[in-house]
Amino acid sequence: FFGQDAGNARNESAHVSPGTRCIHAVNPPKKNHEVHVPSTQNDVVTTTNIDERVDPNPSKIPSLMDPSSSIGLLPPSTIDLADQCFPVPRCDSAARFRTIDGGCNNLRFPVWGRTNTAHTRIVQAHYSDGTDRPRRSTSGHELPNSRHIRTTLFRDLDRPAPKHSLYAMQFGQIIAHDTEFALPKTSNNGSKLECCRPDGTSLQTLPKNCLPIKTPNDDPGSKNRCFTAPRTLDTADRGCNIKPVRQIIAVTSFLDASFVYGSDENTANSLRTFSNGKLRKQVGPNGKSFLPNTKKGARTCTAAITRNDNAVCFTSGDPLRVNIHPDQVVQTISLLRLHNFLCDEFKKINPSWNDERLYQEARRLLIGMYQHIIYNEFVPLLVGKDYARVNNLLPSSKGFNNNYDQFLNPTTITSFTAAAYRSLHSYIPGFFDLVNEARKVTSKIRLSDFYFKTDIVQQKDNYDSFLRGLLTQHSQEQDQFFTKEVSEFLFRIPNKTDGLDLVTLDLERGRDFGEPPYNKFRQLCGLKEAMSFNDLIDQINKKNIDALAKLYEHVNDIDYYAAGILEKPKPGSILGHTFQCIVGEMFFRWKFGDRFFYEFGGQPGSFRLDQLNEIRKTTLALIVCMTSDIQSIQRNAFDVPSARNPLVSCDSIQRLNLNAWREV
Ligand code: HEM
Ligand SMILES: [Ca+2]
Repeated sequence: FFGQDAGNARNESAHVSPGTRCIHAVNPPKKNHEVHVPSTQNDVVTTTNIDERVDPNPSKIPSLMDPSSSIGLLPPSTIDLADQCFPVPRCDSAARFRTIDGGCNNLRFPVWGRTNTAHTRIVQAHYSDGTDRPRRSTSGHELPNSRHIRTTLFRDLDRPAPKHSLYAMQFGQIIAHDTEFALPKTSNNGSKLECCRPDGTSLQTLPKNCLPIKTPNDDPGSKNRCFTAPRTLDTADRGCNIKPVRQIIAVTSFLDASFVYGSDENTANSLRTFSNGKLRKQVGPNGKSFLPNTKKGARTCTAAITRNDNAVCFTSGDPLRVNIHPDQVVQTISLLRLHNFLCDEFKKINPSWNDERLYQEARRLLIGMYQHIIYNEFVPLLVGKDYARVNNLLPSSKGFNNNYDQFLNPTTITSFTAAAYRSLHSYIPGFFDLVNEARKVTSKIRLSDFYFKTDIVQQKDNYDSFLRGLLTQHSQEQDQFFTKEVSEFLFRIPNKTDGLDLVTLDLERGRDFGEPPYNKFRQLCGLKEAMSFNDLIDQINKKNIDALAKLYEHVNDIDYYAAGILEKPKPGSILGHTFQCIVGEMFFRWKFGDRFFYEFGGQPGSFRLDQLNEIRKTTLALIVCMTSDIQSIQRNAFDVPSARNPLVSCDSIQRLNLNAWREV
């Protein structure tokens, strides 16, 4: 992603215009969600996909916590600081559909969640100069070398997750691409900033604006191997002088399937047929629909660069990342097919609807179905069902939810994207299975053979075989082990032996984004500040504490990402205390801070109650069945099939009755 052409981010002029909006004027109402949202067992839809371990004492997210227990939560005046950097769009308060760029979702703060603005922060940034220079250790020395931390703490060990299917990893990644894209800084003339030599070795002098990653002398790889990459574009690059800087976000923050539809009008329009609401597609050799082929293959697909043989290279609402690996393409194709299916059905039900109406209604329903899967099936898997329940993250089983909060900022939080959520890189296996209907593995692909080389998806019946692989193969366990396919061979060029190191980049990205050290997140999330390494024992085991104490000079130096991964998981969750806290906070904001959230009533974009009740039938299993030729599936697609989650015929999966969309 880094080093890729950043040309898709529009170059809106962004100047501070003092006095245009008083950022101190509004005080958010206090934690009102607790009062109104049903939170008893009976009120929530029951799911089956969750680790059954009960959490007897689930904690609260910072927004709902007693303020005295959540130390360091930024006040609104600081949180809104970046708003002044970006032009405020004009809004139509009666609009029924989301804008493509996310602007005007919040009518009072129309830039919140909009693409091409800045991330928000939940804790104050920690830069050594207060503006943008990466953190140093408490003593003033440089922090420990990130690649050394990686090779010491985060090795490769094949440990499949006991229950979760590979779909859990894949769904996690599409949410990342829906809500976050950090663009690389460029060189002075706007061209790509080269931080390494083309042959993958280090340059003599590290160019300014590259991550300061030095290759350790005792690195297990070759000595001159280069692990660095450009730093991330920030508000200063947009001519806005707020301190500390905020990093630019190049997609809409909302859970609005922007990776399918695009985050700007040009991309969105380029993906539409403008006929019957449908999205553009190409028909594959087997007569099925696939994402359209891009003419710019050389920019986004390794296959096209290296083979130059007209290999298919897909495009989507997230053109620079969709081809990252075959399963990402498979998941996006599934939603493309769903959109076009919904257009066909709506056309039959409401023949008078024109192209625009069909496109918008299909998009709105698809996003509703996708959001339902996220909150009903995925979030409980991430943070645990008990935690999800006490923090009002589970869907209601009936009626509308009327708790939209216009003062809750839904913009993606830096600590979520530059640390907590990235820890799911641990979920990635080194090989992806292709599986037949009898659930036998027919072949496996090595991940690093297929980065940005995705044409395999439309050959033979590979699309269905990859999908069955997502349903049948296990994710890797969420732990301190990462496959070498990402930590040694990331974006390996075919026929080369080395690649980049994603885990080192994650650690370094946290410093790039100014994430404060782990201890600050302990306090934010209601734990005691650790005064010494030994105090970490409430969350981290002794062996790992010893390893941290060897690496870092002081307990206040530890990178949040590093310690967060080492925390023992909370009951029912795959995450430890502070990652659960930040991830929970983020999904809370994406729910209560999204005016178009599918469960809300009384908004111009709200569904009718009968429609909402249909959406509540959605499962991931249903979408897979609707968009493939797979015959059988387990009801809970985020868990591998088992005696408790057996394969059933796709015909027996409950469907939505789209007659609820018939216009009366
Ligand atoms: C094979 C699967 C995956 C690959 C190859 C991959 C690769 C990458 C790369 C190269 C970056 C940018 C690194 C940087 O320079 O900062 C990134 C960022 C990120 N990844 Fe992943 N990732 C994968 C799966 C996932 C999953 C499963 C999740 C979460 C569930 C995730 C969450 C994120 C987030 C939040 C970011 C930061 C956002 C961004 O700028 O794109 N990724 N990933
Ligand atoms: Ca989005």
